[in-house]
Amino acid sequence: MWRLAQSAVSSLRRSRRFSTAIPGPCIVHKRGADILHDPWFNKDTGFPLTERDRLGLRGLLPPRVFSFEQQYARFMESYHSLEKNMQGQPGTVASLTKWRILNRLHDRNETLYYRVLIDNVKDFAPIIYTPTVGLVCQNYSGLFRRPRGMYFSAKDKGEMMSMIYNWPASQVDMVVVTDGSRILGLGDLGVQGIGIPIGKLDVYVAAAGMNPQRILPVMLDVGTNNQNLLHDPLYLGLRQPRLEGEEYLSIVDEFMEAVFTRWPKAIVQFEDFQMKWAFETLQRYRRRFCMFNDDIQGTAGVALAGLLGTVRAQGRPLTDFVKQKIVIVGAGSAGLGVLNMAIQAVSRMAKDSGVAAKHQFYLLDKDGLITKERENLDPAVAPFAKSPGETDGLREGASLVEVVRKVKPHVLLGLSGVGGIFNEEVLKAMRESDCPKPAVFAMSNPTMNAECTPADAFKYAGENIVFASGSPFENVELGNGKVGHVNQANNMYLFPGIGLGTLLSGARFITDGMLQSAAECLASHMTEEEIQKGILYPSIGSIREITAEVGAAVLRAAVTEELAEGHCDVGPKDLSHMSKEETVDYVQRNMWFPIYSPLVHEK
Ligand SMILES: NC(=O)C1=CN([C@@H]2O[C@H](COP(=O)(O)OP(=O)(O)OC[C@H]3O[C@@H](n4cnc5c(N)ncnc54)[C@H](O)[C@@H]3O)[C@@H](O)[C@H]2O)C=CC1
Ligand SMILES: CC(=O)C(=O)O
Ligand SMILES: [Mg+2]
Repeated sequence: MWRLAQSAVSSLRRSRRFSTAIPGPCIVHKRGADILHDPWFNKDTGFPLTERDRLGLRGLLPPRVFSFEQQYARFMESYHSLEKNMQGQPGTVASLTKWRILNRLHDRNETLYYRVLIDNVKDFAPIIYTPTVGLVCQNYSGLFRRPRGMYFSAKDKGEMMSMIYNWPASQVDMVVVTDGSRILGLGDLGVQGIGIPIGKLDVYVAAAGMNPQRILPVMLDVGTNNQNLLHDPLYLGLRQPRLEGEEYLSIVDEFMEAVFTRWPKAIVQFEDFQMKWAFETLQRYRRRFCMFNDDIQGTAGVALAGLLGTVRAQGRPLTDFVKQKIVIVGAGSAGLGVLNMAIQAVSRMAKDSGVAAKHQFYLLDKDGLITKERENLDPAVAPFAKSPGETDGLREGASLVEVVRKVKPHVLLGLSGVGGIFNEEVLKAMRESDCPKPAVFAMSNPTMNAECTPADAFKYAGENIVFASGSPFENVELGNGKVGHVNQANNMYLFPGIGLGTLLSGARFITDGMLQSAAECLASHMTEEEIQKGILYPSIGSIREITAEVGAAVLRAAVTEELAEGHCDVGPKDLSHMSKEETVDYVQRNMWFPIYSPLVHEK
């Protein structure tokens, strides 16, 4: 049960000696019940007698003192017994119950919460992240008990600069912000989308060792166009249609100014904005502030790593990526982000301008194949639309199955948000692929929105395919001891390292070069043996290790681009003198790890 005891001790030694993320012995100014009600300081039954005496806690707790290990074991035992009792219940009921028990611990004792999360990240990620976080957002107004993060609404215009000082922490490193307009594949969930920044930042703490005292989930509530929510008496957000145009942008501008005025070194991650605002805000801010859009840029890197892994899995040299025919279904923020980065990679490999590189990609949206003949072509999509001579005879708006039959792609990649559109007919058409080992990436979230299940993919497209989904699925038993491996192609493999590497580099911007390094690091992580088994990404269980490597890659790219200004007492020169291994070591030493800090000075 107490699996990480040894590594925890050495990690504690490391972090005490070197970490800039953990201050020395933490002395609390609160007393008595106020400490018990502060999840950051609370140790529950773990307060030693000296602290009980000196902090006015005597009599406020049962007399027995439990060790951290005993508290951990007690929590896990009650979690597992709850899991057992939930057997036979509908999946959604069981998932929400698990989320509630974890959330209660989060609200009560952050140190214990993050420790169980880190040690059991593979089991708990599906609860605090996709898919359960989607269900939580859908039901957030009903589930709401205590606030977490900050809420800036359209009614706060002109007030944000002072509001930002209401946040109790003096330093914030990482902000994740949403306007709730495109939550996973679930659409506009208004203020209820706050669950996404909370879940993403939990992953930041678990995977990147971001200090939870220095993270900030944010909801920009500019209204909602979701009629069900507007008519829901429990709905917690503004009951008005979404702001548009300049009115909308002025809210986001004011928020960004407020954040960077109070915390000039913060990093802001934009998450789950509808496409038009995702692109607009990225262009507007990326050269002014340290920010990135995870759906556009994080997803692109993870997908590119998977696409390069697919080429290796096919037993071909990486440079053959330039010959892969790839059908992308979904021309939104995620699909266009992937396409853009993949074209850049092809251009680099083929050393061309990118014009020719576009030929091998086919892009579809809800109206089918996108060509230059489309009326009212979205300007964001236009650069990727096929010219008349490039369509292999396919018409504007050709259906997915028509495209797959005609193109015989090496890869079919879905970022449409539409569950099941890789149906039996489409998957069977993939059997005629020009490649004996084609890939199916059903990347939409949450589970119900995946373009297909892995069981269907292996059944209809063939047992030799490479498969990836955005949300977690079990591997598929193919019979005769064979297993169809399911990869989780989710931006969680990259965004924590992008944030951490940027923070430790002290860079004021996040460049394409830094993002490309992150993707290349992930792509090169897997061994040949793993790749041959169709395993494209590391296990979620080792996400802390891969995040340290990605963080180091991002940091080194910032150094190369002369953007690194250093972090705390480590200056740009120190960073530039570090070898690759020393950079990984430096990153690891700066990852926060949950342990109880003494709350009083030892006499
Ligand atoms: N696995 C991962 O790491 C990530 C997954 N996603 C998922 O990708 C999905 C899309 O996200 P965004 O691009 O931000 O959404 P978006 O709303 O910007 O774009 C969706 C696109 O899908 C197209 N579409 C809708 N119905 C379609 C159909 N029947 N056939 C073909 N295309 C169709 C739309 O026309 C649009 O172009 C969501 O489910 C999201 O959860 C997004 C980011 C990361
Ligand atoms: C994973 C993610 O960022 C999304 O589905 O939007
Ligand atoms: Mg997202």
